[in-house]
Parts: sequence; C-alpha cells; structure tokens
Amino acid sequence: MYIYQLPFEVNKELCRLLDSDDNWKELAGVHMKYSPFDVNEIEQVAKRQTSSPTAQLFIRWGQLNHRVEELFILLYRMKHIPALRCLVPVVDSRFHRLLSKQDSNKGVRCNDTAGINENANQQTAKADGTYSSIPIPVMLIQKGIQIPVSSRVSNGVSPNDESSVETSTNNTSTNDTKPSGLDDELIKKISAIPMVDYEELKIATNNWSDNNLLGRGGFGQVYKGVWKLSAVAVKRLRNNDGRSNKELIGEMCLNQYRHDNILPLYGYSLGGPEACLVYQYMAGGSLEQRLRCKTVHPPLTWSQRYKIAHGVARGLQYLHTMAGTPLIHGDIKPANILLDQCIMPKIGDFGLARKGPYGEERTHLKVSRVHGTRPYLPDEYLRSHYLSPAVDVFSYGVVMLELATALPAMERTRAVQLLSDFMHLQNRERVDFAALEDRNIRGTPNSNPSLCREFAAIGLHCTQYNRQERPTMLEVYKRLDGMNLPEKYFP
Ligand SMILES: Nc1ncnc2c1ncn2[C@@H]1O[C@H](COP(=O)(O)OP(=O)(O)OP(=O)(O)O)[C@@H](O)[C@H]1O
Repeated sequence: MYIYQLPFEVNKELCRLLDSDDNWKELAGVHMKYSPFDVNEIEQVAKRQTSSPTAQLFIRWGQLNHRVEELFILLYRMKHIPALRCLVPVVDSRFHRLLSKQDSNKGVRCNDTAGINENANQQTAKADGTYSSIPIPVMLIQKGIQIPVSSRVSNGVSPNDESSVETSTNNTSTNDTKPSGLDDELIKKISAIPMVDYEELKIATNNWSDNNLLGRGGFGQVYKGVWKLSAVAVKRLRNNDGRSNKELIGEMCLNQYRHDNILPLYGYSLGGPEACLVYQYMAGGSLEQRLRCKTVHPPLTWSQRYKIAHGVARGLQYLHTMAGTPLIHGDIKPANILLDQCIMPKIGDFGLARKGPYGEERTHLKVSRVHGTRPYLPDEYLRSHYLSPAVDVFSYGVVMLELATALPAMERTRAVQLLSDFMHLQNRERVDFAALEDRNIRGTPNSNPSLCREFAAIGLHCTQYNRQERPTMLEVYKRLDGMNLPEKYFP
C-alpha cells in the first residue's frame, strides 16, 4: 500500500500522534532527510491551510510513491510505538515483529533484520529463486541473505574492464565497510528511496529497446527512458549477482547525499527479473565519451573543462567533509562523471563508495578489499589497502590530467603506461605541458595553453605519491575558484 492510499482513519490518527510535540519534524528531518528549509516550508503550508503538518508531510513524501512499510520502518527507527501500533493493520504481518521487538525492548534500539529475514524468506521465496511482489525492505533483506559477501572470492579483474581491480587480503584487523551489510542503518537509508515497478521501467525504455541503449558498464546496461514524463537513465543490473546487488545497495545508501554535483537516484526496482536503478538522464553523456570524442558533440572547450573540474571538485569536497565521517567515492574516473545539457558535471556510480575514517585523529582505514579502476588508484591503496579521501584526490588528479591532455589514463603502447607516471616524468624533464594539450583543440582558437598548464599542475599535485602531499578537495576547489578567468569560465 502506498502512503497516499492510507485509510482516512489511520492517516488522521497518525497526524494526531505525530503533530503532538512536533514529532513529525524528527520524522521529516532526521528520517526522511528533508532539509530544514523543506521542513519549514511544510510547516508554513500547514499553517496557511490550517491543516496538520504531518498530513502535509505525507502528501509530499507520498508523491514519491513511498509505501506504508517504509513509513513503518522510519517510525520504528524513531521508536514511536503508538504510531507503529496505528500502522499495524495496514502493513504486512512480517513487519509486526518490529513492533513486538520495540515493545519488549522498551525503546532500546535493536537489530531485527535477522528475525525478519528468516520469516520473510520462508514465506515469499519461490522455488526458482525469484521473489514474488513483496514489500521492498523484506525483498532487500532476502537479497541480503543471498549475497555471499564473506565467502565471495575475488577474481582480481572485473568482467568488462580489464583495468578494474578487486583484490583482497587475509588481514583480519581491517575496518572494511560492507555496502551490502543489511543492518538497521541500511534499512533506514533505503527506506527513503522510492520503489518503481519493473513493468513501468520496461514501458519507459520501450521494452529495453536497443535504440534506447546509452551504454554498458561492469554491472549491466544503461537505457534511456521516459518515466513519469521525465527523461531518465535506467541501469539494468546484470542477473542480480552478488556484485550487482552490492552496487545497488551501495548506491541506495549514498542516495541520502544530495548535491548539485551528485547524480540523483530517482528510484529503484527489485521486483522484476533484474534489479534496476533509475537516474536523472544526463543529456551531455559521460566525460569519457566527450574526451574520446565518441559523441556528435564537438570537443570540449576550455570553459567547459573548467566547469567540469570545478563541479567535480565541489561534489567531492562535499562528500569528504561529511560530519565526522568522510564519504569516499572510490571510483572517480571520466566514465563516472556525467554531464547535463549545460555541461554541469554530476558524479555517478556510487557502487564502490565507502565511509572513510571516523574522527579527525584517524587518517585512513585499512580495508580488506581494493575496488576501483587501476590507473586511477594510488599506490598506498593498491598495495597497503589504505583507504582515505586522498584516494579520491588521486583519482581526481588523473581526471585533471586527462582533461588537459585527453590522453588515456593507461596506454599499453606508451613507454610509461600510466598517465600519472607519464606526466610526472614530463614534469621532471621540464616539458612545457602546453605541448601536451588535447590535440583536438591544440593550435585552434579554442586552445588555452596557460589553463592547460594549470590543470596539469593541479593534476600533478593531486597525484603525488605520498598521500600527505596531496591537497584536500577543498583546497583544490579553492584553487580553481580563485583563478583569474574571464566570466564565461564560471559555472
Ligand atoms: N544518468 C545517465 N545519463 C546518461 N547516460 C548515462 C547515465 N548513466 C550512465 N550513462 C551512460 O551509460 C554508460 C554506462 O554506465 P555505467 O555506469 O553502467 O558504466 P561505467 O561507469 O561506464 O562502467 P562501470 O560501472 O563498470 O565502472 C556510461 O558510460 C554513460 O555513457
């Protein structure tokens, strides 16, 4: 049942309970992740219409196709027992366990997923391993059971990208974070993301027509579609295998981070033959396509390159400065930088993102597995498995070198295969980087040797071997922002 289908009496009682002591504000701000601005706006609308702010909140949240089971989980997180009781008649019986647990613990937080798992699994898993159309958190929990995270053996190379890496060590004293860890925290995060019916996506993409195919990645294919009158890109994850699920869940966890330079996830679908993620469609394609001139668009101008560098730096510094725990993207590369019709960049593909070290005194985590794309990863991560925001800084540096030169990050036929190594060598040999400017614009009216040198210098700084010598993303952003450039360069 969707929120907007809540029976009148249940809705009324919930509004009464949540209006009291402004409980709805905690629900909206803390659990549904509305900004203080949105919360204030909801309050103002309710005042103007002399209606219940909770009712206004439900109208707004309900427009995103949220379901009562999702609300039930958020209320469980709030430990709001009367509101949970009120919802009991309209949520699936598998969720009632949460209430009894909450009751018996008298407000002590607990992790109930194990109990639900067993229960839900028995009731809804079909013999062929597929799942019937059931409430989404249960579906995820079931899928979580299927993901053999601890037993999965790394193959070292991802199927589609020979330069992608995924290595593991036997180090047991790691602080690795598991995007697929289906705990209470995860349920809280995913429950704020709208679920989309698989059939709707099939229609949106013209039955997965080849004409709608935008590209292929390591996790599956991406199709253009029109969904609810909006242009979307639908990532159809291959076969629900462990890695795809892991990416799916990782992306969902990250969806709580909203920023102009982060690709918005509109929804997800788990009910069909394949899991799908629905994103905003980015008409400008990926930076990878633009740098390799794989589109009908002309080569990027320098003001566009600047806009991209500036926007990606802004998005990354946002992730890295999350209160207490930075968020590390882990796979920054041109293929994961999407451009809208105005060349505003948005960082996508959060499947490998992880929470970084907590607290100011901790500089890095030692992780058990290294994920990502080799030419964009620094030595300390590849060899020592040290994960820190400096990993993203290094990757960003390689992207800056590519923006300046359009040379590939790794070239097997080049004497020095890695672009970062190659550019450091050129620097030691005092080569003028203007001579390495993207050959598509070098010598044309669009050429800008000084900006090319500046981009290369930032790229070299970010790809310093010692991570302590790399700048933070905030420093990079400020350096870009402080450049004395004509008006047209500024986003
Ligand atoms: N939101 C989007 N709008 C427009 N095109 C997109 C969008 N998302 C992805 N694409 C296109 O689909 C291609 C495949 O994307 P996907 O994220 O699956 O793979 P990738 O990032 O290239 O590789 P991998 O996931 O293995 O790192 C992209 O290169 C891009 O061209």
